[in-house]
Amino acid sequence: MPEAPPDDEPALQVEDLDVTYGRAVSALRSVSLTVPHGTVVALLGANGAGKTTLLRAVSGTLRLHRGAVTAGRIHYGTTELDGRDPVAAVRAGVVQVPEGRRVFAGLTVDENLRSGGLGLGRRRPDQVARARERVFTLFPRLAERTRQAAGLLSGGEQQMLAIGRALMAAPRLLLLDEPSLGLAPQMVHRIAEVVREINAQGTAVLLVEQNAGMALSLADTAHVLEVGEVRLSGPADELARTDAVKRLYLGETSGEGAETAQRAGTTEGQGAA
Ligand SMILES: Nc1ncnc2c1ncn2[C@@H]1O[C@H](COP(=O)(O)OP(=O)(O)OP(=O)(O)O)[C@@H](O)[C@H]1O
Repeated sequence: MPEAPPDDEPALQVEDLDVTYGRAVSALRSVSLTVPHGTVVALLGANGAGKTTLLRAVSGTLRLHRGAVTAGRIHYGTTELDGRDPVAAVRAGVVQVPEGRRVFAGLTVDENLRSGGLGLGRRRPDQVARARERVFTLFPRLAERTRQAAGLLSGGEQQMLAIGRALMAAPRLLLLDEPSLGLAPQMVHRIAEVVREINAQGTAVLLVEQNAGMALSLADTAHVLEVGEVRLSGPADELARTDAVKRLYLGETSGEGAETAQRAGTTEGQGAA
């Protein structure tokens, strides 16, 4: 059978996804969203809403956390992802930067970066060199510290290293989990600039954030999750102009919030992008 042609402009499509942890915890219910090629999509919501779970499902790391997809589908272009195979996701061009900037503290910056392409098999030296060049252009501070132990970097620098490590795999879709968490405002601003730059270079971004202001300023579209379900979706600039997002964060989901969302041209309680 001939191989399927490469998909030049793949989109991530999540359809009616259910995820559970063990038998007791239903973390996502009937979640649908799309990340079109080259766009930034923000995923917002309070603690425990299911944001990280969605990223784990897409990056194939659910099983590491004893989670499983129990219904629905995930596609990236022509590749079907099942939530259980991180290597398949990386090979398809989908790479996650986990929450809490989990760098290898005892390894050097350089060693951390080299671990970024693992799973892709042997790559041509020029491909690796190009990826390194991209990382060092985005993060000159890492270029100055290649031999330093990652654990000695500041929190902001560790976040840069975590993103840099993901970029070493040359992703077409980057999954970013709370990159601003615990960082000083100036560093949050720098991280936002970096996300913009990465996207301008052609990489799509699915951005999980508690910092709704930052995320909406970067994103094309946004979705708000509430206890495992998409409650609000729409263009990011329109959501930023209303207080519907804030209402959902505060748990005020009835009446006025829905009206405000409708006035903004957004859809509430519906997962489609
Ligand atoms: N490994 C796990 N085992 C059991 N339950 C889990 C596990 N990971 C997450 N959960 C539960 O799944 C639900 C969604 O959690 P998730 O971490 O995806 O939310 P979140 O929106 O990313 O939250 P936060 O902003 O706090 O990181 C929560 O009820 C959480 O307690």
